[in-house]
Amino acid sequence: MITADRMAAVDANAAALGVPRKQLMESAGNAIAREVRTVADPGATVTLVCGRGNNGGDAFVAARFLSDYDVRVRLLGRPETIRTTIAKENWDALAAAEIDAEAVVDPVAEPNRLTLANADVVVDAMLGTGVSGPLREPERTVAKRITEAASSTASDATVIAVDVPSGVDADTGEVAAGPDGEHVAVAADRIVTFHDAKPGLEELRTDATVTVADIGIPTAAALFTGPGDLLGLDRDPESHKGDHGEVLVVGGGPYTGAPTLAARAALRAGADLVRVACPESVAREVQGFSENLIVHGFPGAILEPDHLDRIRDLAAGRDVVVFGPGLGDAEPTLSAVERFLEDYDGRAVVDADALQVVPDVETEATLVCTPHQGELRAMGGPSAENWRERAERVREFAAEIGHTLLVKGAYDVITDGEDLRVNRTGNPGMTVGGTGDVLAGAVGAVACTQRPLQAAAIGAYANGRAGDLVVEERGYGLVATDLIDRIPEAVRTDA
Ligand SMILES: NC(=O)C1=CN([C@@H]2O[C@H](COP(=O)(O)OP(=O)(O)OC[C@H]3O[C@@H](n4cnc5c(N)ncnc54)[C@H](O)[C@@H]3O)[C@@H](O)[C@H]2O)[C@@H](O)CC1
Ligand SMILES: [K+]
Repeated sequence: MITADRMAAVDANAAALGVPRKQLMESAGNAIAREVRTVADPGATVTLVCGRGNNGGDAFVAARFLSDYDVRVRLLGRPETIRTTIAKENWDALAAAEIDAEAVVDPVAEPNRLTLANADVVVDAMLGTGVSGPLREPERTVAKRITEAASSTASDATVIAVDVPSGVDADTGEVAAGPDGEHVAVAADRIVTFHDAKPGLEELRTDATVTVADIGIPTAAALFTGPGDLLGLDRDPESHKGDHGEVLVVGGGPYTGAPTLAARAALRAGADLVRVACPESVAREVQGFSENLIVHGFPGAILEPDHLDRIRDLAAGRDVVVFGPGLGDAEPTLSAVERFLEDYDGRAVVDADALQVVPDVETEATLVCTPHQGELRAMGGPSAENWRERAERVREFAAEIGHTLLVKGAYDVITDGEDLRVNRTGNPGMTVGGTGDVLAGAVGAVACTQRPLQAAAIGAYANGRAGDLVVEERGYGLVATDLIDRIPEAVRTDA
């Protein structure tokens, strides 16, 4: 099952792997043509009713694969308003090949130009995953006509929907009510959906035959993180302060730089506000690093259970707490972390020494744990040389402990016990101290707005990509602060 958002991410990752969307559209069109062949013999009349998005584009391609049929491609609207370059290119290819392709600008006023009445097969390619809200005109009226053509005894056409029946939400199966209160969508006999089943098609409870067509998206596009994973970070132009999250970093003690690295990385990864809670002994230093941080010192040189009231107050109302950078492994510190997690039910990223308390703690919190392989073993987790084997075992371990894991390595393994992602960005220059703190901070920031698995995947991708950008520019010899400066570039969705 794949949601529309995830499909868009995987599709962009495929493009980055050298399989551009136009190629996927070609396979999608071919799959539609195959479906037509299963329901009608060559020579049959096939009307393809197309919208101006990529759903329509798929049908333009299909027409080329049906040269032995009597095909009529009908575009709803003006060709100049076709929304994507690849759909437009495929439309132009129809005219160049002298295939019967016509724009019907006002199909409501000119229903005969759609040629539905005498069609043996009607392909519904008006709208796919791009639909939002109730069908507008002219699609609304045309959807009703397509449904009529399928049920009328005079024509009795077979209706094949491309990806999802137009009007149906691919994620929920819902059909939004129009201004007249009516829920209008195409009633299809068959549905050809691409790459993976859409959750909405299950919910729809239709009698239609659903075919899932493989359109050549490499498995790697879903398994490996890529630029498509960043799409979820796109910002709403109407955003308000705080919409992108508030992070609390709890760290510092024996190590003084770590909490600052994590906190600055969280800011650069997009959090609106970052607070640091650390021992007074390091508070001045943390504040000295950045005037953009809000620093709260607690008495002493390490975190202890006595500080928990203060930490709980600070954590309340924050979106994510990042626990660990520089805390050390003194007994009182670990006991404080454990007690905090025992009655915390929010989201937290746990890194470094704090990781060792995770396997045994009873908590309602949603945790993303970011161990390297040594720390994972210390948590009682698996080890394996081969990354594929390691990935599978880490997945089992995550299911066992009930938290999301991001296990750092040349190939980072990210899993919530169910889904699995692997991140390949990063380079050997990043073995330097502090890069893990940067990663924890970045994951913390992204976890304010994304679900844990996705936050870990994006954090790993961005951290590694930042490291790659530094090394591309200057070679090895990077330091952790170099990464922080490159994070904004590494999470750009338009790069
Ligand atoms: N990886 C992928 O995601 C692939 C997608 N493909 C096709 O691309 C489709 C998605 O294409 P698009 O994103 O261009 O979207 P659509 O073609 O589904 O919709 C396009 C446009 O319809 C308009 N629209 C939205 N809601 C409407 C409503 N209620 N009434 C009237 N018009 C409305 C919007 O302006 C939107 O931009 C998929 O369903 C599939 O058919 C294929 O080409 C293969 C690969
Ligand atoms: K459709």
